[in-house]
Amino acid sequence: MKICGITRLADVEAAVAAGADALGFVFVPASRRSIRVETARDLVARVPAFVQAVALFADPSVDWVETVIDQVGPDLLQFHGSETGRFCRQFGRPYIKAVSADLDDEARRRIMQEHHTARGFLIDSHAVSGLGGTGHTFDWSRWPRDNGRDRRPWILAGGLSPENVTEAVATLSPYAVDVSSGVEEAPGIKSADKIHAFMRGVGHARDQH
Ligand SMILES: O=C(O)c1ccccc1N[C@@H]1O[C@H](COP(=O)(O)O)[C@@H](O)[C@H]1O
Repeated sequence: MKICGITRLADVEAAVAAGADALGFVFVPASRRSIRVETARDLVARVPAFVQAVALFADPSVDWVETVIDQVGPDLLQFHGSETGRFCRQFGRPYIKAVSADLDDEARRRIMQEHHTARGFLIDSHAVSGLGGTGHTFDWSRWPRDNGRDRRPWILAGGLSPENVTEAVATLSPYAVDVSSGVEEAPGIKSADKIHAFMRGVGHARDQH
């Protein structure tokens, strides 16, 4: 379970207390959840062992990614734009690639080949058509069920909330879920109550399994 768009220490603490596996920090200047490098560095220093700090980008410059790596020290990179595999690999860091739910099977497989070192793929509704994190779900029938022999994990994102996450996990059995808008009071301001409700929702789906 990843909670994305963290900008405050209180939200780091709430997400960790609720059992999040990963915390996302948005380094997309146009995003309403964009965080300054100095702030992110201080927050990442407070992330405990075994919880991953994820740095999120959308078509960044090489310099920007290197600055974030050097100054913030994320465990994992997440690319949301049209970055090539070569671009993502050059940093020598583990990364995941966001893929639009609009893509057909063949286009999706091409991206998986192109990103042959990606540690996983995140599917959401806005990866290609614009900025993500707007809280929109996609048609879950587009969830990738057949990726041939490629067993790398798929992460579900896009419009998840405490209200729909149980159904989403029970229906699709994703490797992980990633949420931002659905656990917020305002962009970049998380709600501890919603984070806990979201985690309970994931737990309910596991109980049904
Ligand atoms: O959160 C953002 O502002 C953002 C900006 C640019 C690309 C992706 C962004 N967020 C990611 O989008 C998905 C879905 O978020 P939501 O739950 O629908 O709000 C998630 O991976 C966010 O990390």
